[in-house]
Amino acid sequence: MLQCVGYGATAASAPVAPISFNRRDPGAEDVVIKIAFCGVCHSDLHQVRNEWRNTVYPCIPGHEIVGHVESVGAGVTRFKVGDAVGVGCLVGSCRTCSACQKGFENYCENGFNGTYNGVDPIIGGPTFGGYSDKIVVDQHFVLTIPEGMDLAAAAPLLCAGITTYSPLRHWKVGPGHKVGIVGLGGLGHMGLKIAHAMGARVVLFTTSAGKAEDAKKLGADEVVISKNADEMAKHTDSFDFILDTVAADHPIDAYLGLLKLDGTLCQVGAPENPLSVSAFSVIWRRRSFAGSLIGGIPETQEMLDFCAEHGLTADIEMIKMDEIEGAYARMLKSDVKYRFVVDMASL
Ligand SMILES: NC(=O)c1ccc[n+]([C@@H]2O[C@H](COP(=O)([O-])OP(=O)(O)OC[C@H]3O[C@@H](n4cnc5c(N)ncnc54)[C@H](O)[C@@H]3O)[C@@H](O)[C@H]2O)c1
Ligand SMILES: [Zn+2]
Repeated sequence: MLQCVGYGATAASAPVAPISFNRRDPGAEDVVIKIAFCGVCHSDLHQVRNEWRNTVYPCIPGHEIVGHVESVGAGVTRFKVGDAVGVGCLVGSCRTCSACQKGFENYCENGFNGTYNGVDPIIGGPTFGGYSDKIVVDQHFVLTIPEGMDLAAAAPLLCAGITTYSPLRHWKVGPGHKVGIVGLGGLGHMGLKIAHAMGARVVLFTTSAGKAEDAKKLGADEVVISKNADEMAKHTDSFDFILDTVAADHPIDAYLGLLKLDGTLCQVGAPENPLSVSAFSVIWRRRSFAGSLIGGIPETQEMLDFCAEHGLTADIEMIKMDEIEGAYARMLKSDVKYRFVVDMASL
C-alpha cells in the first residue's frame, strides 16, 4: 500500500484535520500524481458534513486536483514523469455502457466512481480526494493541463470549470443567446467567464449588490439583484438559457419565469433540501427545468483546451491546508473571490 498523508473528517461533526491513510499500490494503468494544488468546492463541504446523507468516513475531500506525474505503471501510454496533470470528480467508471462509450463517464449507467466517497476497486474502502500529498489514478481519468496554464488557477477548472462548461455546450450557448448565471461563487464565476467566451450575452443574478462590479469584469454584460422584483420583472420571457449554481434554498419559479419559449433552466447547484417548482412555471412557454452533472473525460479535456485558448482560469485565493475550516466558514458567507485553492506544499 502507498502511505499517504492528508486532511479529512472522521464524522459529520468533526473538523477536517490531519489524517494518515493508504492508497492502493499503483497498477499497470495507474499514474501516481504528486499533488501541487487542490481547489475547495462547495461539494467538499456538503460531503464532509454529510449534507447529502451518503458520506462514508473517514472522508478526505478534494476533486479539483493538479500536480505532476511522479511515476507511471507499465501500461501507461498517455503520461510520463513530470507532466502537469489534473484529476476532477471521477476516477473510475465501467467504461463499457453506452454512456461511457460516448465519453459521458459522468453518466455511467453502472455509476461512476468518485474521486472521494467512491469505492477503491482494489482495496475496497472509500476513495480519498485531493486534500493529500499524492493520488493514484487510472490514466483514463487523468487530464493534461495545457502548457503555460497557471497550475493553481487551473485547479478549479477540474470541477467548477467543467460543471459549467458542459451544460453551456450541451445547450449550444453562443452568439445571439441571452444567458443567465445564478449565483457568483466558484461555479458561477467560471460560468460567467465561459459563457462570455462562447459569445453569449450574459446576465448575472446575485443577492449581493457588492458583486456587480466584479461580475462585469468576469464577463457579465448585466447584473440583476435577484431580491429586487422590479429588476427581475424587466427580464420576463427573455432568456434562452439560465444556469443555476446556487448551493442553498432559493426560489426557482422566479427564474423559470424569465425564460422565453422553449428556454431551459439548468440546475447545477445542489442544495441539501428539495427545490419547489410550480407546474405553471414550465407549462407556460413550454419551458424546461433540467440538471447537469460535472462532465465526461473527453469533454473535460476539451474544456481545459478551450480555457487555454481563451486565456481563462479561475480567480483564486490560496490557503494553507490547516486553514481549511476557516475557508469553509468564509465560503458559507460567500466571502471568497472566487475559489479557495489549497497549496499542498503547506501539508
Ligand atoms: N452539478 C454538479 O455536477 C456540481 C458540481 C460541483 C458543485 N455542485 C454544487 O454547486 C453548488 C455551488 O458550488 P460552488 O462550489 O460554486 O459554491 P460557492 O459557495 O462557491 O457558490 C455558491 C454561490 O451561491 C450564492 N447564493 C447563495 N444563495 C443564493 C441565492 N438565494 N441567490 C443567488 N445566489 C445565492 C452564494 O452567494 C455563493 O456565491 C454546490 O451546491 C455544489 O455542491 C454541483
Ligand atoms: Zn466540485
